[in-house]
Amino acid sequence: MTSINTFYGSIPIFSVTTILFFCVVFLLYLYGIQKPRDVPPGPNIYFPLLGNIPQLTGKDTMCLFRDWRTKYGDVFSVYLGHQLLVIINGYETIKEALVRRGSEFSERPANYLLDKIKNGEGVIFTSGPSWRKQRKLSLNFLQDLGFGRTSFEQNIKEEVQILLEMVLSTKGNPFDIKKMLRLCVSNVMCGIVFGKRFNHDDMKFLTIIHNFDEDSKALGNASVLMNCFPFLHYLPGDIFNSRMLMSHHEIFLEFFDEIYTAHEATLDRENIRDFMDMYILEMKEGLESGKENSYSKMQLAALVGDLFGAGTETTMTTMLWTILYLVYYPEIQEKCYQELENVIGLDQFPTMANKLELPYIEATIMESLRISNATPFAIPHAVLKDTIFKGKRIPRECSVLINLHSIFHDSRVFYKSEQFQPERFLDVDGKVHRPEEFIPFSTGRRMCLGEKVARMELFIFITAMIQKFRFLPQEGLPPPSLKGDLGITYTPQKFKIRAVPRNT
Ligand code: HEM
Repeated sequence: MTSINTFYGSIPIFSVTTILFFCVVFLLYLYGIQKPRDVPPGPNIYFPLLGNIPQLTGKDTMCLFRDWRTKYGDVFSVYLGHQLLVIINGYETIKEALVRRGSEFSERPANYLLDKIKNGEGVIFTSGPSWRKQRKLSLNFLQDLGFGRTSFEQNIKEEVQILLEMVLSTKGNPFDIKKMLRLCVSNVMCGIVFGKRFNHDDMKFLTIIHNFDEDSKALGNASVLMNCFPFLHYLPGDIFNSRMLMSHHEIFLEFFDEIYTAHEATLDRENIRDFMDMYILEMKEGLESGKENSYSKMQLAALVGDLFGAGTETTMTTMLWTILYLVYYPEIQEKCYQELENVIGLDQFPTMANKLELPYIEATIMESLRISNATPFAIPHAVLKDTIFKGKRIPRECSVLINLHSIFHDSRVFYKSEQFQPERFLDVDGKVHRPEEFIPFSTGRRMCLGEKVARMELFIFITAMIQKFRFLPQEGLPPPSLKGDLGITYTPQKFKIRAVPRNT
């Protein structure tokens, strides 16, 4: 028998392996029985230190969660490292948590990396009174600026016209539309927040856009890993990109600071130009009145970052998916085009006033929001205190994932859910019908605060593109894959398509 030599003599390898094997089994067992029995059920095998991370690594998380939902029910849990993650599935259960018990489920969990970057400021990753104040203020400002009303349309129209010219310049050759969409959608947000747009060759603007793109790819994994193992941040090198994220934040703050200084110097109380003016004014009035308020320049920087982060990636990704599905289903693209041709013709620029007259296009966008589902797990929620939900305890410090994907890909809710069928959102009279379960912007107190502007952008961008171009796969190739990558959003893999002008 093979053996190894030790200080005490020789031990057969066989017994070393056996001892190691039993140690591992014992550790697994120990770790397994340490999971409290009163928390939601979940896979029974836990790896010491890693929890269920090995089972999740390299898998299609959405499929895995679907299987675990079948096995463990609408509320199940997994361990990420030593941290419990509760996943809530299905429309009724999600509604129960976010709406009926919204006051308990509207917190955000602590997150090592994000807390380090955001310093507890802004709206997306904050909780309690500070979040409530910043959210209310943002909603009021956006409302006053005409959020979701026609005054935004001019802003959007300007960007769409630039996009159409860029697409035209590709002359029917294969191209990557993502970069163009990103610049234009980001500029819509710049108009709202800074009252200005940037040229597409402005290096500072390009750097910020590029960094946001990199961050959205890195943030998902980095924030989960750093949260479980904060020491990773201090390892040499930057394998998990945490230092890159922090340095991008510094660059963003410099960019913000320049615009802030210019706004402060030219602020005119009688002529408020944008979100930033509104915030600065509110801050100054608070200071002048001597009343305590939580508005500050750093809060504003965090808010602006949040609006960009939450508003650009999601909207652009949904547009990308919509174009991809139109390429995949040319008959649906043609039906959209026919509707447009019949209702507003080919020369008039589409506006929100046309939305009611174009139900098939609206239904196509809704179907894209449903099937592609750019934010399948919303943004992690948390509970105020240990909470009993569906007979199980959800501990205060754990993260709660809202599995929106479990609603949209359930054929009991959306018939033949894996098929792209805009008709599911039309009633017998051909008018748009919005089922209660259609909640791509989530629901309850934390629901997306940019839904109106997102829907406006989606409608105008998509309609104008369908009006001017026929989108096709590359010559001789099948349409690009409908498989996506899950990061902070669920995005299509890199693809190229052709856009052939309709008037040729
Ligand atoms: C198609 C586009 C969009 C989709 C699918 C989308 C979806 C979502 C979802 C699912 C959430 C999480 C809600 C939750 O935690 O339960 C969210 C939050 C948020 N969204 Fe959007 N969103 C979109 C566009 C926008 C835009 C354009 C803006 C900004 C103008 C925006 C700003 C925000 C903010 C600030 C939050 C955090 C709200 C909070 O924590 O209180 N979103 N969004």
